[in-house]
Amino acid sequence: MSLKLGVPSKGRLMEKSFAWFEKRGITLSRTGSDREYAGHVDGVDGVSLVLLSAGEIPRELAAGRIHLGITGTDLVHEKLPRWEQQVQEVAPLGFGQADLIIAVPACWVDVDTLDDLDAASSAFRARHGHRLRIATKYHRLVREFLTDAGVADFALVDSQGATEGTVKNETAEAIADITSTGETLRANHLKILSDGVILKSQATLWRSRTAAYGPSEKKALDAIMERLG
Ligand SMILES: Nc1ncnc2c1ncn2[C@@H]1O[C@H](COP(=O)(O)OP(=O)(O)OP(=O)(O)O)[C@@H](O)[C@H]1O
Ligand SMILES: O=P(O)(O)OC[C@H]1O[C@H](OP(=O)(O)OP(=O)(O)O)[C@H](O)[C@@H]1O
Repeated sequence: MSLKLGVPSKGRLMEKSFAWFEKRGITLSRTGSDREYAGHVDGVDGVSLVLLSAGEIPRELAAGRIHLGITGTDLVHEKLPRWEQQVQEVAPLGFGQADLIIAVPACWVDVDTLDDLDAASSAFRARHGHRLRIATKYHRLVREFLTDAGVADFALVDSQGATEGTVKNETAEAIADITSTGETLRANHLKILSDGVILKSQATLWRSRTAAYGPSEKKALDAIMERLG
């Protein structure tokens, strides 16, 4: 049996994850054709590479199907209730930094804080007969954050991509999404609420608390940990 290391198979986290391990003397590589999700690990014995979507890595860690995995804090916190019981944070990796935020149309001059949003959402419901809609793919984190902040009259609508476009398309009045440079928000005439940062995320190496660690997996894990020093 080998220690299974889950790494994003494409997208912004893949290359940086490979480079992060390379710096520590561990070479990850994709094998086979461009489209084949097979990989190889050199520089440490007993480790196999599992290439997966960043969004699926939390579930695979929690199920114990991989021992280690790289994905963003946002995805672990969103997808795993009581994540601390299922995974352990091994190391923040210093890339993939992004903030999960709440944003409203820049032209809403009276709405700059969560309190303002609460007032606006009550007024919105009274006026339109339905709740103010917030588009997001982070349902759990957003609901928890708004409920704790005392914002009540909202409805979450699902958006799995191009979330900032939902306001212009009139399928939502506000959004909760990841931002890094802020360019997408600006381009879509949205502003972040001053107290609207839900979570600061970055790519992180996680260890599964539920996976089985036999002698060979323990040995491989120790060898990796030594490299991380
Ligand atoms: N603009 C950004 N800058 C930096 N990191 C980002 C940015 N947008 C998203 N991320 C982070 O990248 C990680 C993966 O998100 P991303 O959207 O790249 O996955 P994905 O490619 O959609 O995954 P999947 O393969 O599941 O579709 C998340 O943890 C997220 O916080
Ligand atoms: O603040 P910025 O630097 O502009 O980055 C933010 C954008 O990056 C991500 O989108 P992604 O590129 O993953 O596309 P998506 O719409 O498919 O999620 C995120 O969902 C934002 O839309």
